[in-house]
Parts: sequence; C-alpha cells; structure tokens
Amino acid sequence: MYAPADMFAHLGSTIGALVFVWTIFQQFFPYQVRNHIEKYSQRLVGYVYPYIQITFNELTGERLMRSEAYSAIENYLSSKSSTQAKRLKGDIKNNQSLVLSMDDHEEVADEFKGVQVWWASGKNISKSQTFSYIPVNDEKRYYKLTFHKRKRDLIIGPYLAHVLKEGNAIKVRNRQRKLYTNNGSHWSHVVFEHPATFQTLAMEPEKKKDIIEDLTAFSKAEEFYTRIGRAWKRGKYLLYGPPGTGKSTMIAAMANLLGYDLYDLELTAVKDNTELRRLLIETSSKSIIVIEDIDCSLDLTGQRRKQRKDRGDDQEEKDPREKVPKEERESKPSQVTLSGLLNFIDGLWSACRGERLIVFTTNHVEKLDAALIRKGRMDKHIELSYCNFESFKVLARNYLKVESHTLFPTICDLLAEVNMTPADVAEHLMPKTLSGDVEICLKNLIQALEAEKEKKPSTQVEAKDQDNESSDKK
Ligand SMILES: Nc1ncnc2c1ncn2[C@@H]1O[C@H](COP(=O)(O)OP(=O)(O)OP(=O)(O)O)[C@@H](O)[C@H]1O
Ligand SMILES: [Mg+2]
Repeated sequence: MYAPADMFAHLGSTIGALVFVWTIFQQFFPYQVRNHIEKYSQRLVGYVYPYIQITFNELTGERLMRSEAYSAIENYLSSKSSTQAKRLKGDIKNNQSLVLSMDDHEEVADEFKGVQVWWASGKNISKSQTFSYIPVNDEKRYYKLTFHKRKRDLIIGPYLAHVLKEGNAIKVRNRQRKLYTNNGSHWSHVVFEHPATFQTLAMEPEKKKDIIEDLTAFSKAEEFYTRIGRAWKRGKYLLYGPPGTGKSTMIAAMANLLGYDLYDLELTAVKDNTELRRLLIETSSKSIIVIEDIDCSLDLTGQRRKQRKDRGDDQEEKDPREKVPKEERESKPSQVTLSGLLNFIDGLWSACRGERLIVFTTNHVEKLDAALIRKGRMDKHIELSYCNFESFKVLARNYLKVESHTLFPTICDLLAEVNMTPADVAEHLMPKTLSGDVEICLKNLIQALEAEKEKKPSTQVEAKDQDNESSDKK
C-alpha cells in the first residue's frame, strides 16, 4: 500500500508519462494512421465493454436549434439531479419557479422496470478559432445515456419514450400560461398569472373534491381515447350562481390545476358562425375556453325567447342584475346562434387533437334554453352559491389563518339565515390593519350580517325559498 503522499506522486508521474506518450503518438503518426488505430481500439473495447451509450446534443441541425429531446431530458432529470448530483445549476424559467439541473460532468442514475441506467452531462468545446469582439459560446452540451447492451430494446423503446413523455409533461407544467381574449375575430394574449387555487376556493369540501376528481380524470383520459380509437371527448361545464360566488375564480383555479391556457371568448364581438368557427379552431390544445354570462352575451335561446317576448311575458328588463343593458343587445344583433354554437362544440373538434375544456357561466340558469343545458350537452353543472359555514371556514383560513374561534357559532347561525356571497364575506374578513386582528375582522363580518338580516327580511326569505325550489327541481 502507498501512503497518500506517495500515491499522489505515483499518480502524477503516471499521468505525466501518459501525456508524453500521447504527444509523441500525435507527432509521429499521421492523421490517417491515428484514425485507424482509434477506430480499431474502439471496436476492441466494444467487444469487452458491455454498455451502450447514446448522446443527445443540445444543439442540432444546420441552424443549431435547441434540440427538443435535450430539453425534455433536462426537465426529466431535474428532480433526479436535485437529489443526486453534487453540482447543480439553477435557473428561473418563465418567471415562475426555480429549475435545477445538473452541472457539466455530473452523473445521475435512473431505474426503469428494474433496469439501471446512467445519465451524464458533458460539454465539448469547439476548437475553431474565430476572431470576434463578441465572446462566442463554442460549448456544445450533451447528455449521455449509458445502459447494458442486454437491455437495448427496453431502453431504446419504452424507456426513452417514457423520458420524453415525462419531460414534456414537466415542461407543460412549468410553462408560462396565457390568457387569450378575442378582439373581434382575432385572439390576443397576456401572461396568465392568477393565484386562485382549489385550496383557497370557498366551497363545500365534498363538492370541491368531486370537481377536482372529474377534472383530473378528464385530463388523463387522452391515452384511453387514443387506445379505443375515439375522438377526444371535450369537457363541457356550466357554472351558475349569483354574482360574486366565485365562478370566475373557479375557472382560474381550474386552469391552474390543469396547467391549461385560458381563452376568454367574448361572443358579442363575434360577427357570425364562420368567425366563431375560426376562433374555435385557432385555440390550442390543453386550454379552457370560457364563455361568460351566456344569458347576456347572446340570444342563445333564439326563437323561443322571441316568441315569449311577443307574448309579453318577458321579464328580463326587470332584473337589476342583468349585465348587458337590453337596448345594447338589441342594437347589436349577433349572428351567432344557439344551434351554431352547439354544433361547433359537438362536431367541429371531433377532428382536432388535444384536450379542450369549455366552461360556460351564467347568473341565471333558469333563462337558458333547455337544449343547451340538457344532459349530454353539458358534462357537469356546478352551482356556486351564497356563503355557508363550510365556505366561510375556508375564507377564514385564507384571510385570517384561523381554524376556529369563539365567534364562529354566531357566524354559523347568521349565515344560515342571511344570503351573503363569498365575495362580500371575504371583503369583511380582509384585515384593515397590518396587525390583522382576527376578532375585529370577525366582528365586522357579524355586524354586516346582522345589518343585512335587519335590512331585507322579506327579500332574504324569498331568495331562500327560490333556492329551495331550484334545488328541488334538480
Ligand atoms: N367561492 C369563493 N372562494 C374564494 N373567493 C371568492 C369566492 N367567491 C368569490 N370570491 C372572491 O370574490 C371575488 C369575486 O368573485 P368572482 O369574480 O369569482 O365571482 P363571479 O361568480 O365570477 O361573479 P360574476 O357573476 O359577477 O362574474 C374574487 O376575486 C374572490 O376573491
Ligand atoms: Mg365572473
């Protein structure tokens, strides 16, 4: 055995000797001979070395574009790198989260169906010496995959497909999402950054769980549909409830849960069915198309509503919560019809790939034509309603960070009697001072609920009765 100092001295002299031999070899053997020797020595190594290596370069093609495979592998390896590699590189992608990847000349191991593989990162530095004032980056990075040659079929086939699929899925999750709005017949977009999540959404836990499960099942059904050879099923949701009950908030939470883009389709700006068709075709996959306030944005009920109006029993203008004034709607008759909309939704996309979710919202579900909401046309009807005690507890947790309080029973009783939207409850729970005294906020809410109770006892009772009626119908 060598002592450590001796060992280093020995190693040093061995390396020195090897460098010397290599220099002599390069000097005295012409290029062709060297090439031959290298070729045969590699072949010789191939007979004894039982591993296969595949290199994935970062830059490919003539124009040296960034390879999609390389970035998918980088994403795939990011979680493994952060637990295994000793030297890491950090970067913030899409203004969102910190993404870690392994630094050059690091190695991480992975396992697939019991088979071990190794990924190593490396870089080649180009020898071309061009003179330039601007520093030229001549480093060419790559990932090298090493595995046993007996497992060739498994790794080249299923494993690499798995790596690319997972890597792309991570990319979709981390990508910067967009909120599109149609400006007449064209989509324009801004970055979508809404903080809403299902966790912060005030709603009965059971109902919330059911929606989350439905959405997750929808987003994962792609493989199933491809396997059975059917066109991708589109999810159609109808969200209804009074203003301020969280319909728009829930749509943002859906987009955040699934990692989808949002298309806010303003139907009043769409001239006719042809324009609507173009807008819908232009939407990308993995997106949610939102059509807000369908009862106001279109004459969706077509003839039926007209006939009712002729009979003189149209109650619309009496409703103070109507969003678009009636005159405005009449002065701008939209050519988009109910049948046009339903036909597109049901037929058009059967030829397109990719997941799309369509969400309609309305404050007045009772005004919609039965054809639009009948079973089969919509996959799910979700009612968002006034704040009850369960929803209040979510808001109290979000705004005040409290799970329980001596004032909770009073609030529970009041909420059972008074209709207040989650938006209004949230407004009262918003701490007015930096110290955010919980008791002051809860007392504010109690005061507001009591004032509401005093104010309109008859209206509240009517509204409750109506609620009961509509839930009986369902
Ligand atoms: N269920 C809820 N959970 C959490 N916050 C809510 C909820 N409902 C409303 N809010 C709060 O109230 C605000 C208004 O809610 P939102 O815009 O989602 O209501 P809406 O149902 O879409 O109303 P409208 O029918 O007028 O479009 C939101 O910014 C949110 O902070
Ligand atoms: Mg809304």
